Amino acid sequence: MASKGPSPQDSVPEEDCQLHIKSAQQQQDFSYQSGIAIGFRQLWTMLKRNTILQIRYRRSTFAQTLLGPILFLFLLWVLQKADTSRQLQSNYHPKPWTLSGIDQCQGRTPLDPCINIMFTPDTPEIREILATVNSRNQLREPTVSLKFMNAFTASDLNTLPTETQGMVPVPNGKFIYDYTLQNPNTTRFGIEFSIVQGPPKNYAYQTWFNFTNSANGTDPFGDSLLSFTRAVDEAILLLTDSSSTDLNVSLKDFPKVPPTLASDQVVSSLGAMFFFCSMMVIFICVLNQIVTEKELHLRHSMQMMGLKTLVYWFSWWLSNAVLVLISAVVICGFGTAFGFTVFKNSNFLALLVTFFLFGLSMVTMAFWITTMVKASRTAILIGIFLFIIGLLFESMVFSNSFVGYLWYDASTSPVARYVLMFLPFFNFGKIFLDMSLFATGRFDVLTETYIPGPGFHWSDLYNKVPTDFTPTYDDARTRHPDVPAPIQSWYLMLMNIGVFAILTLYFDQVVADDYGNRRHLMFFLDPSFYGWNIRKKLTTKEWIAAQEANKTKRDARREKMKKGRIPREDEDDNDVDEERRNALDADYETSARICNLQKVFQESAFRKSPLDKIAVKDLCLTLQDGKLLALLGQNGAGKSTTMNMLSGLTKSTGGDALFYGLSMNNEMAEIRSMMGVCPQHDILFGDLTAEEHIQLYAGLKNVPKEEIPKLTEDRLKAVRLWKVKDRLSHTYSGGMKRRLSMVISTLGDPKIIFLDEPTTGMDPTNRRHVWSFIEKFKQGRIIILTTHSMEEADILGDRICVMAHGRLRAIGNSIHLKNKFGAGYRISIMTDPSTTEQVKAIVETKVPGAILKDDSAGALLYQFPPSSMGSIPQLVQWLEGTDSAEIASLPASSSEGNSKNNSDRNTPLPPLNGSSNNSLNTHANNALANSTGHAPKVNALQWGISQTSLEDVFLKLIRDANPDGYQGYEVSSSKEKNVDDHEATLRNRRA
Ligand SMILES: Nc1ncnc2c1ncn2[C@@H]1O[C@H](COP(=O)(O)OP(=O)(O)OP(=O)(O)O)[C@@H](O)[C@H]1O
Repeated sequence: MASKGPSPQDSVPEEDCQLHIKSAQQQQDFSYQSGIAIGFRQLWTMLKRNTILQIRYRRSTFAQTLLGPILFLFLLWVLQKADTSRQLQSNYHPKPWTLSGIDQCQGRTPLDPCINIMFTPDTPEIREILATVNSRNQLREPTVSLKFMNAFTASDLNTLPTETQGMVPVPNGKFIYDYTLQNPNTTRFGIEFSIVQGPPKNYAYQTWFNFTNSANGTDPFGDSLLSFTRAVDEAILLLTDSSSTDLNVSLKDFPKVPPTLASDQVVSSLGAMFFFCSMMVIFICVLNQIVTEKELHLRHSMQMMGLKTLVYWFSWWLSNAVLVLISAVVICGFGTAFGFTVFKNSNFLALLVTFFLFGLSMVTMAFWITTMVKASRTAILIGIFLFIIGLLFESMVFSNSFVGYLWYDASTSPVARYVLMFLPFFNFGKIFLDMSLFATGRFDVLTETYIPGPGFHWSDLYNKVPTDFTPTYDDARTRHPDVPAPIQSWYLMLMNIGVFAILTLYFDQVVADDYGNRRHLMFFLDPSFYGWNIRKKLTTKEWIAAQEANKTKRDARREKMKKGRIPREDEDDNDVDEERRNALDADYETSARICNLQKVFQESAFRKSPLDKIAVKDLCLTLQDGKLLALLGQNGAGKSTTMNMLSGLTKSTGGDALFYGLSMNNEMAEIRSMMGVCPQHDILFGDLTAEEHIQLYAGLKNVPKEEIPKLTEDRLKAVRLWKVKDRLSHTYSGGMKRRLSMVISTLGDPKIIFLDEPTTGMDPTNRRHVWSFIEKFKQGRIIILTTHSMEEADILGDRICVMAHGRLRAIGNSIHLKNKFGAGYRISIMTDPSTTEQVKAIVETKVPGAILKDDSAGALLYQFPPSSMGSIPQLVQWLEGTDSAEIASLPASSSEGNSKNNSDRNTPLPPLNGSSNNSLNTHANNALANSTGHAPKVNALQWGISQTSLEDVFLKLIRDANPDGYQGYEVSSSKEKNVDDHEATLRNRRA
């Protein structure tokens, strides 16, 4: 598991390791591997990655699967409770009371039969009391005549009264409670007597009464109650001797537990809205996750390592399907646990499938939206917007008139219905309503009662909702004759999934990405999209001819557009010319060739303009196995654009490259399978560890599973990240991230590697480790490296090319460039400030061509051309005050030191733990003293001599490329600095 705890420092030495790098012969031959097998391997790898990330983002995953559903169910439950109390208050007796007497009983509607008095026990004495109540009441209310009805037995709990004005004997007080509970608004009074024979005779009775009995709610204890108890008291007292009679009256409210059916209307009517909300949590998380991955270029990075588009989407879809399934199970399980009738009374599997399909269709819809959005903030805003729209929609779906309008109304335009069918929440709303009608029942406004439903069974999926179950709406409308069965909503949600999946894949191709890449709108008509390469495979000769023909056309077009006002460009350097000739010579043996590569960034997306930025212009290069090509150039020279084109990140606007016979323009998928890229900016998953990164990218590269542990150890040790392999990458320092990016680019032992400024931000020790790693790795591979470090180019580059303004300015190995463009030698002299002027005069006399480049606080820097080399011994002799024979060897040995080694590279790779080998030997004086065994008489405190450095060559070439000076130098982007800055930095470093 990853930990963020204290960890070894970046610079802690790792144990020595042996790099196990496959030789060129051992390398995997990706081209012969089955695409399907690689696809499955990548899918498995991506699923593992998604699962790790979902576990790491546990708060978000928890919110999507558990918290969201449970929270919304809980809110629904609270609403249900609130509705319950509303139901209680509405359970009133509709007829107002008078003080005069007991009036007629009345059910919920005036016509409903009802019981006026329910009494127990059924004894002659009590019947007599009640008969007296009746006869005396008729004096006050002549129209009310109470009759004794047939007694209810214990089994009559569900028997509704058939007549009005009845007095019904019942078995006991509990019966009164249960009956009034189950049949609210059927009984006016309940009375339970318990008579204790005296003397004094005790008449105790308990009266049940509806305290919320007034239509206007102003009668909490009730005038009616007063009338009734007074009437009963009167009757008792009339029958007995009042002096020996005790009266004991207690009052009780009718039970107020709400009728279950009524309360569940809340779930039926608001449920879809709440379940929509819970699915929207997943929806917004999906939007955010995928767009963030795009925004951070993580997806690009995986695609550059060979990830297939289909695998990418399918892996996310499967991972989210699991979340949706968990969420659906939680909703159904907790819905049942909360006691909602629609859950208890429906087939569990049917409910589960409904929620699952709804969730999946929403996830697929989110995928589609992500293809059109580039910033995660926009994605979240869109998510919230859709959330509100959906919420309004669901609330309307469940307003009866809207549903009636959409589904049950014959006058609804079928077009409206067809359009709405493309919205998952519409289809979900419809089926959930159907289920509610079946499972819960409905409220009948005519009778003002709830009619229970038969339950929703699996077979009901195929049954149309019965006509008398349809929600009531404006009666003036006629019912649509063909309201579809619930199963149709499943089909529609499946259709939604399919349609959104296709739209996702289509939009993903045709909407331009951050690098401006997009396919033609009709790309699916191109057979190559399906992997059928019907284009004739060109021979190298034909391919070169095609590139040349294209260039001619391009130039003609450009000339026409600029109306012949194309400024004359400098002559190419002869090495550059030769490189071009080699690249265009089919017989020239090379592993890869780049021909007339061009990239124009258009000002306008719709038309070409003279202001279009030519980032790379007609680049021609050859690349050899086992040779590293270092690309140098000032900011904005076109290095990264070149790398991006070659790695397939950006489409070229002209030219092509052939890697091992595969065309960059037409066979990028194959090239990618043998390519590794270390981009300029680290593209890492902040919540994955170094080890997990290696496992992910090795999986995408189809490295055999059994090799991955060893590979991980080897590579991480090589760049000294092994000890921090379990730390999340967002806790890494800049240099550590860079090293991890470097290692990732070498996974799968690619034949072609692009390293864009791989050591930026690394400390000198780690930089040397990385250099050593690259040096060991380059055998049998093509490596192109861009850098701003001259030292790096000098050490690693078998060939170095310098670019300026998108053009190649010079190419060759370090020695060749120094000899060709170098300004000779440099000598630095540290003097006593009091003798500086004297030293200057002597130097200028002894070395006639010497140019003073720097003079500060006694530190002199002279440059002199190779032609002045002969005067150096004399100068050194003077500086040292030693005999000339001894001294004469010094510059030569110094320069030899710099130029030892083979013809490809003049500077040896320094030892891993060595310090920087600066060619400017400022300690030569001391060295000489040691070698001669005596302390010489010196005219300078210190001095050193060196050949012109690569920096000087670079600066010269850049200066030549900007003959008007740097003032007019075009700064094309904010990140760019001009050459002056660069030179100043170099000067500071030297100082
Ligand atoms: N997407 C783009 N749209 C327009 N112009 C671009 C775009 N990307 C790069 N450019 C321009 O293309 C030129 C080459 O840019 P590129 O990034 O290749 O330079 P570079 O040599 O890699 O510089 P650096 O050393 O700063 O990374 C620059 O002038 C830059 O402004």
